[in-house]
Amino acid sequence: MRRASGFVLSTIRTTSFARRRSNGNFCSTPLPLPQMDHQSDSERYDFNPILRWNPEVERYFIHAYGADHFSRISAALTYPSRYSCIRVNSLKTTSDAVIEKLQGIIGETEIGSPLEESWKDGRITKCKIPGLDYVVFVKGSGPCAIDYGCASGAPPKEVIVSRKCAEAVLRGAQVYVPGVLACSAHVEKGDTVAVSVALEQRMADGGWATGITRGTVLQGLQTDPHYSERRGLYIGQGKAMLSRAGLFRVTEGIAVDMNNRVFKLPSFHDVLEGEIFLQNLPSIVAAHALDPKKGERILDMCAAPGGKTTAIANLMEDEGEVVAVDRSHNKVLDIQNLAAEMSLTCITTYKLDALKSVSRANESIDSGVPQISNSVTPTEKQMSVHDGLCGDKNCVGNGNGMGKLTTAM
Ligand SMILES: C[S@@+](CC[C@H](N)C(=O)[O-])C[C@H]1O[C@@H](n2cnc3c(N)ncnc32)[C@H](O)[C@@H]1O
Repeated sequence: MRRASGFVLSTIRTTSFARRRSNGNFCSTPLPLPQMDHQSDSERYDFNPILRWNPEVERYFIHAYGADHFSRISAALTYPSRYSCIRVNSLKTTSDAVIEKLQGIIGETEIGSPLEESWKDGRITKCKIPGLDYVVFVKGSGPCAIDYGCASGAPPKEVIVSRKCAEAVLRGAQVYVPGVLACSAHVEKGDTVAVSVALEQRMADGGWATGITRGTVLQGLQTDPHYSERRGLYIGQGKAMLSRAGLFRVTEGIAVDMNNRVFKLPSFHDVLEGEIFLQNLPSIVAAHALDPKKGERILDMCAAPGGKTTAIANLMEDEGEVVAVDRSHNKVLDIQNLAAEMSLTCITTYKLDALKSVSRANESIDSGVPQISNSVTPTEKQMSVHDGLCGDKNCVGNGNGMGKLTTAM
């Protein structure tokens, strides 16, 4: 599930669109959805989102890529990645050892479970890009057809989750309580539920929101909130771990054990902790491209939760210093926890607004931000002399903002 300024995800299918050509371009205009009947239930309980583009952006891309290529890109963007990328903590272990351990875990896994299917021999491979042999890929599968039991004529019990929750589920996570927005009446612990995602829509005030109040009761009827919008946005089936009342009473824990997902990728929760870190390849490549050396000082200006910070520290073989800065107190704690989990000691953390960390020669650094308890206030010298810089404010994961500095900031 992705949303960027240029497009929104929608369940409205191509058949519901009037495609019109003007000046050699086309744009898509949604038409009213057809009335649902039981015959179209199989289409409704399905994963088949499409993107609605801002017409101007769409025209630009069609011009750049050609209509066919762009339509393939657009379709591909509606699917999650079908592999998980793992960075191996090469100070503790090796890729080969990790692959062997992951394959060993299959032995303890229930036959036929998503974990077992995804971790079969041959599905776990070492990255072949030169220099990146500390990266391991685990291939998943999908989209898989799921029988939501609509043939009986009765609508399945349902749970609606947030987009962020759905994104995690499509990468192998369970549905946790905070991700649940709405649920059918009479859901009991142990019930099988169909899980769908509520996408944010543009609101009257210009902002984005799902428009679903947490705790909303679903009847499985067309009068349900956002019934039409959820068509084609079903991400799988699972077992409710709590009753409906429990789901909205507690604040944490697993809400739905997702045992049948549209995309099958294993969860790495609690798996080989400290030895591996789940990280997208572009983030790994970004740290790699910085080429940090043993003994250097690297400044990571937007560091939490510490994915690139720890990747850099790893490449420095934990010798030198990675100065990890984040403006959020709790997020700085996340960096510290991750560094401890990966047994990295060369990372120094500061709660600091990076925008205030740069000074002119005759000014002192504005470090008037409260420091976290186990972190010291950085001196000007500490903040000013570095060999490399990472500035990852927008979670680009694609290497923007990394630069090797030859002079002091
Ligand atoms: C995309 S995340 C960084 C991800 C991180 N580089 C990683 O690889 O795990 C962006 C972070 O930048 C922090 N941030 C944003 N603006 C900042 C600023 N002016 N100073 C310090 N941190 C900032 C946010 O608190 C957030 O934790």
